[in-house]
Amino acid sequence: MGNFRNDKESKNCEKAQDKVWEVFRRKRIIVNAWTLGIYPRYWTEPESYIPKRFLDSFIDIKGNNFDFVPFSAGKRICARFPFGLINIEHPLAFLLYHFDWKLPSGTETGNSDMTESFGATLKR
Ligand code: HEM
Repeated sequence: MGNFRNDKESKNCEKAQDKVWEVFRRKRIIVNAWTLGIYPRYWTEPESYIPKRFLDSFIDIKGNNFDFVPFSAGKRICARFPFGLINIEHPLAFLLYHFDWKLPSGTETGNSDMTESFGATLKR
């Protein structure tokens, strides 16, 4: 294993490698994608829902721009992000095409309760 002069040198190298891996194992880095997505330095009106902001933008979701990383980036980017996207776009397009949508009576755009809370699914 490797170009070592003797067994002792080889063993020492293995020990050093083990130590390096031990350090790696103990470190965990979590990228806060949510904060990046609402960082005022990068986004105008970061808390507003403005889909048009992406129309003339070079920013995409393929992990090339670290200001927007819903599928992460780099080597461990979501393995099936095109499938994930299609599964949102396709049903949404069907719902919009097949139904006429209107707000419940007494409701106006802008007065929906958008208070944040935690959970996989949320009720209005
Ligand atoms: C809108 C839907 C989806 C979103 C937002 C999403 C997001 C993500 C994110 C952020 C990661 C990185 C996690 C991390 O760094 O710890 C990830 C990883 C991964 N995703 Fe997705 N994902 C979606 C759909 C899917 C679907 C449909 C599949 C499979 C059919 C999938 C398979 C995976 C796999 C295998 C990984 C691990 C990749 C790796 O570590 O090499 N994802 N996803």
